[in-house]
Amino acid sequence: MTSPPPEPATANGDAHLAPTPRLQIVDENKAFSADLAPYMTNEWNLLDAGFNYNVVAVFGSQSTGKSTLLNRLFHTNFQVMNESQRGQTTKGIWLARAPGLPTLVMDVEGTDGRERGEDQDFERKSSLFAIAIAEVIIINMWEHMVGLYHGANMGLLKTVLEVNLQLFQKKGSPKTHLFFVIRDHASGTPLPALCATLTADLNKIWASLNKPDGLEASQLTDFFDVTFTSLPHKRLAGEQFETDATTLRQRFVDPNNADYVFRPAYKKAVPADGFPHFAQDIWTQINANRDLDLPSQQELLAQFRCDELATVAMDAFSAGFTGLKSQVDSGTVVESLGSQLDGALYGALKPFDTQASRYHQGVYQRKRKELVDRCQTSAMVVFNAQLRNAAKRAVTIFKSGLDFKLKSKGADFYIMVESTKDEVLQFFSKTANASCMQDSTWSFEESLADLRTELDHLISSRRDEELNKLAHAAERKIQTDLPDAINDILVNPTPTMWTRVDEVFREEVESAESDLRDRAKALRITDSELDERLAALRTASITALRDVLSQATSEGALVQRLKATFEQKFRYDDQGIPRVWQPSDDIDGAYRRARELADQTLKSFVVAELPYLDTLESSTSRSLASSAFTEDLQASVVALRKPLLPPSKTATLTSRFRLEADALYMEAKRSVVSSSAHVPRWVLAVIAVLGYNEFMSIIRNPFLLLLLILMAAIGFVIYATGMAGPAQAVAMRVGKDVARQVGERVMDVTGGRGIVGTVNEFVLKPMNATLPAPETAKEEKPKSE
Ligand SMILES: Nc1nc2c(ncn2[C@@H]2O[C@H](COP(=O)(O)OP(=O)(O)OP(=O)(O)O)[C@@H](O)[C@H]2O)c(=O)[nH]1
Repeated sequence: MTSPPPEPATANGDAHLAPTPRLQIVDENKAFSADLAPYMTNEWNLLDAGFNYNVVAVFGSQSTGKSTLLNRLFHTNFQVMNESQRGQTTKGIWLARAPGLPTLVMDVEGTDGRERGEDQDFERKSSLFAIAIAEVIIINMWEHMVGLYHGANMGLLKTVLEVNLQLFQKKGSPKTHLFFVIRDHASGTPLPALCATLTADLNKIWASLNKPDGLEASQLTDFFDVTFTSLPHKRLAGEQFETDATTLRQRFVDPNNADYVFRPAYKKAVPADGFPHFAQDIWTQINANRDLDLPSQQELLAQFRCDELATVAMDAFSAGFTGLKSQVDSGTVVESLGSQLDGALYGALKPFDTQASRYHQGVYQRKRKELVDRCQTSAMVVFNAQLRNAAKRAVTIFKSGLDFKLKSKGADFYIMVESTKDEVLQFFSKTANASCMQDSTWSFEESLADLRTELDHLISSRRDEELNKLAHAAERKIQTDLPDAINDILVNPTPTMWTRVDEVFREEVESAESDLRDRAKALRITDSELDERLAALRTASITALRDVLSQATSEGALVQRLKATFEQKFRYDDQGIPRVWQPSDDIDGAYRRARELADQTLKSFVVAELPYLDTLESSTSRSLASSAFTEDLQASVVALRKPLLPPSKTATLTSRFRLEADALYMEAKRSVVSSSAHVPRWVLAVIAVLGYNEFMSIIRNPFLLLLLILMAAIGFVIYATGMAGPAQAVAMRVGKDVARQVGERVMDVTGGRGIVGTVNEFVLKPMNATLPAPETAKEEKPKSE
């Protein structure tokens, strides 16, 4: 590349100065030149210019006279296309200093070039580079391009402005001057009309930009000043073209010109010696930026069509799994859900594949993947509902399966639980696996873990239930066995009564505890749990014992027991034979002894003497330091240690018992009196006189005589065998009964007086008058009496 020697800069350039050498700073392969810094020093003599330099670039379609314009405006020597052969002349990005001016001029490869075809990468990057580096961008276009979106490079401008905004612009960044030059302005359309069209297009582009955060409300004018001008047709109005170009040059070279384009507001604040590095950095950043890797027209078309086809496929897929969705929504676990969903997806993909595969392959594959992802995402609702249903089913199977297995005799709880759990987890995993769509990333691990947790909770509560059952069974056994065993002892109160009660109680508790211990082992009961259960069992046992004792010492029961004790002693002799009181018998002494025995019995019931309670209390306190269980047990022990018979109750019982005892005493006395009462002698004389004839008639009658001898023999046998007393007692009772019944009949007949009144009057009254009163009855008559 040959180049004339650099000229010193003048205020507004010099038409006679030779052009400076130009440098291709970015070649057509996007490589940045290493010569920029040496050119700045050696060729353009600008390295020490500080901030006193300008940068201008050109943007526009290929072969629209960009280089021609730059050469006219800045007296540069950028390569211009030969009129005879159309084609690209400027390749890559060129830079040159305007002779005599502190201005770097950038000639950029044209856009829409036939040579690059659909590859818009370079034009995007080079345009963005121009906007990022230059203070003024000359946007070059033919007049007939105005109003055309693609012809006027509006699509490209949109992309470039958008990326520029994202990469390089912040609030307060220096503005860039967009200088529109409309070429071959030969029609009658006035410049303002063309400006209005272009302004409207620009505003439309700006409104449609994706603006970064914080810049959403920004306007085009926040970052750009826009100027429009035009030039006449170069060939048709050559002279005018040259004149106008010269005039236009003044706006670029003369700082005193009213329309001078390089204003301080556009300065990038990069000193000239830093410009080479700055430019290289910007290019590197732009070259690496993926935001500029935008699709080609083919790709855009493929995207559009694939999106349309994907929407149709998506609708078809949704319709395909609607039935499955309503099934799972109603709680059904659908068999082979995954393959059914795959079938629906396959049905939807088939037409998509047929049509979309004809378009750009990269786009087709990408859109297909997106479509499959979207279908799988929408079907995931069904999958999740299926997992919920399967988990519910698994829990139901677990409950019923466990119930069934535990019914078998001798079933080990944990073996049954583990086998049932394994079965339902397998069921769930199998169902969940069969519910996954092919190539999906669906996972059911979380649901499986949730199911495990739920089953563990169920097992734990079921185990507690079983443990409660065992504990209740042990308590019930005590509550059933204890009353009989204790009552057997209490029914015959003896001095060792409480020792025996204590012994029986201990045996019952120890047997129940050992039973509970053995059976709870299968439930893998922990030591502390066992201690608590044993404490509860002991408390229940103590309460049961207390209930038995309370019942046994209730007023009615105890009076009966005292009466029985009294009667046993009073009415039966030492051999257990019922006494027939004779006048010679010591009824008072017998009464006293029987009553003393009853009193002793009563005393023995006042307090339960149970040393085993201490054992229970101390062993429970040792195993369970301090807890609700020990407190309950202690409370039950305290309750049982309280007197069974408080003084007031003892007094009441004594009174009631005395009444009963006194009645028995009176009865005994009466029986003696009735058996020993004498018939007066005159009655015997009367009987002998009046009965002489009857006696003689018996003697003379052989049948009656035989009957008399028989009766005498029976009487002798009774007397000889010592059965006289009991026979007399029986006879007396029978006689009394007969007398009572006859008396009642006589009373009926005699209208109330009858024989009983007469007998009372003349026989019993005198007899009662001769009887002594019972001692106690005399000494201490109960109040109630
Ligand atoms: N009609 C017309 N032709 C022009 C004008 N300016 C330049 N030309 C011609 O258009 C052709 C291309 O000119 P260039 O200056 O090389 O155009 P370019 O835009 O720089 O070309 P590339 O660098 O290849 O993009 C040349 O034959 C010029 O003589 C103009 O204003 N009107």
